Amino acid sequence: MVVEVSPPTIDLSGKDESQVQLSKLIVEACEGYGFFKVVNHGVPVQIMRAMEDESFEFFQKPSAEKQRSFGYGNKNIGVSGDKGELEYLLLQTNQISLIDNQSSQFSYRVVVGYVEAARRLACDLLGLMAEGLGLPKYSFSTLLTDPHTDSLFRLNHYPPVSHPSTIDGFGEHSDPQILTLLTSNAVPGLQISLPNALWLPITPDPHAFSVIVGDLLQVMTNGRFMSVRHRAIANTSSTQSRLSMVFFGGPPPETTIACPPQLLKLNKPLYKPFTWAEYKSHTYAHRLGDTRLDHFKLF
Ligand SMILES: O=C(O)CCC(=O)C(=O)O
Ligand SMILES: [Fe+2]
Repeated sequence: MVVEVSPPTIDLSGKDESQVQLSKLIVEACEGYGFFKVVNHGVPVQIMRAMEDESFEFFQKPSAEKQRSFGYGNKNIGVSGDKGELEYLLLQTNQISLIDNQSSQFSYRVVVGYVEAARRLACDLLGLMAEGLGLPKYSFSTLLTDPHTDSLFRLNHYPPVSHPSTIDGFGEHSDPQILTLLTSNAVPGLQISLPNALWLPITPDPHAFSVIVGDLLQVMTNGRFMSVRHRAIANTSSTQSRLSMVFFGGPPPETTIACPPQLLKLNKPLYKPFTWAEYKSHTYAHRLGDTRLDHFKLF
């Protein structure tokens, strides 16, 4: 069932004056929903629109040309047989692979500009979260500023589909990394799962970012933050294509993922420690919709 309520929206324009209040609201949103929207986030609108233009240009290319691009996929999501009504391009964000990928497809300047702006915003938000939890500001964000950060940038393109379908754009899942920043054009599609098992459609706003708590952040907060399950319904609503641009902030592969001891004063750890590399292998071996964290639960 789908419901009509508004997800939390965080206005970052007062970031410098009202940090304590913002941190509190963000922590509440991550505990209650694993999700919030962020407005007045400081990512320049020109950077967002330029990336959107480049993405549409890419997806308009002939199929054979797209197929030759490393990271391109059509209808097959991942390697475990999941399918969706979309095509996508998945890029590693370290600079070398960006150069390799972009030399013929994208303006290097536009992609790097976007990814770096998204990474900065993710770090600002992780700083506010850490402070809201009573941790040192950089507790989480150093994992994304590390030169070996394993972050990804994904462009999802949902062409309009004519046959009736309600859910199969991108099936239900949680994101495995730490934090996801997603923005889309004005065509709707994204829905998040609420704790009472209802689906909440997220009104698209090309100026805002949707912030999604990933599995690793759930572990690093010992389950206090919730990695929210979400999906994109197939694009049946219009003759216009839907585009989402998604930055996934992940740590260096050998990072051990565990909750900081300061957050464990009253509670036992819920998960056994694992490395991001281990978790990724586990993820790839499972279906999109599987609840992968259960495997690492201690109780
Ligand atoms: O396109 C969307 O709105 C959702 C995409 C998504 O969840 C993902 O790429 O992980
Ligand atoms: Fe996702």
